[in-house]
Amino acid sequence: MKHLVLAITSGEPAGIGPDICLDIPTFDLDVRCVVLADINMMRERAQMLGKEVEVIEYDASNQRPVNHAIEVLHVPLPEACVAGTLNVNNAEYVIALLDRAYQGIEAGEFAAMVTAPLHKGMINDAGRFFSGHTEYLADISATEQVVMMLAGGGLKVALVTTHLPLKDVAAQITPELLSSVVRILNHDLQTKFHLPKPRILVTGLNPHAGEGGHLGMEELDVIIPTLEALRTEGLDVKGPYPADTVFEPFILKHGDAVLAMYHDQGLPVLKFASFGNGVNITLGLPFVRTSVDHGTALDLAGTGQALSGSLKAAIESALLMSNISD
Ligand SMILES: NC(=O)C1=CN([C@@H]2O[C@H](COP(=O)(O)OP(=O)(O)OC[C@H]3O[C@@H](n4cnc5c(N)ncnc54)[C@H](O)[C@@H]3O)[C@@H](O)[C@H]2O)C=CC1
Ligand SMILES: NCC(=O)COP(=O)(O)O
Repeated sequence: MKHLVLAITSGEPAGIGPDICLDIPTFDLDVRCVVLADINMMRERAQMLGKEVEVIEYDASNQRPVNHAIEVLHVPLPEACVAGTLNVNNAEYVIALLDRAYQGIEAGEFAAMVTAPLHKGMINDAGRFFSGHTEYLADISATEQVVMMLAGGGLKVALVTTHLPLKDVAAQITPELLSSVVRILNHDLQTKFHLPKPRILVTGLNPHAGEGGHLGMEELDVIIPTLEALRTEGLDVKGPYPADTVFEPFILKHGDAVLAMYHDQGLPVLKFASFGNGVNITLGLPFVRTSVDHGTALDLAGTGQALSGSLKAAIESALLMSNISD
């Protein structure tokens, strides 16, 4: 197996991203992980948490993996960070971590990107429109369409729409978007998950999948005809299923992944099944990007109570997918 280097962005410095990154040497993984962060902040956080891990500066010219220490690619913080307290003056730092990781991917320095959580609200409060890693990475890599999929607890749940107000969801669900998302999901389940003929279970948008048009028209007008057209192309798409029953085992057993129409239709079930060990994967990007399934948990930053299982799972998934696409 080729020795790969993964870029791990530590995310919002006031959140638990730095805390969980400090656990990386305990994961015992056969991959070199480079954490993008302010090295002084990482050392302070290690001290605060009483972790005796060595934090050393990443040296790109060193080809040998460094064991039992955290390798940090130093990106300086504009202002000192207080664990648990957001500071808008550090918003550009959070973006700089992503930009540097992406540069490294483009240059072949890193095989994949794994992201610790950032705070979307804080970046917007700093005056920069930002809806999430998923959209930002699509944007900087000039990728027209990506798909958010979370995996964990035996489930794979992908979303047609991602970070937008609920009132805007229905208008976003068009035949073009739905077909494009299904095609990306189908393709990446084949290429990254060894599923030669993926079976995709698609939810409706409305209660009871629209109840024959009495509880909403999106199923009749958009979802049903689009799925029919996709079936004629040979894709195994079933539905639309009422979202409240699609996650029952007797339906789930007929699919490899569920495609939900919006964020809070699919993710609560996934997180109930796997919180703390799930992985968020961006499908459709020209590189591998995985992430934790949780947010910044400001209440836990610097306390030692943040669990790092999801970061471990995200690194393992990135490694697996990088080896497949090698
Ligand atoms: N990948 C990312 O960058 C993500 C970022 N977020 C962002 O995080 C911020 C906070 O979001 P919330 O909805 O409050 O969700 P959250 O996941 O940060 O917190 C929800 C609850 O789970 C707990 N929790 C979260 N992670 C944990 C861990 N690793 N170990 C133990 N307990 C944990 C928290 O203490 C809190 O009680 C928001 O700005 C949101 O947009 C949310 C999800 C993913
Ligand atoms: N619920 C997932 C989430 O909010 C993280 O999204 P992203 O930052 O990975 O796009």
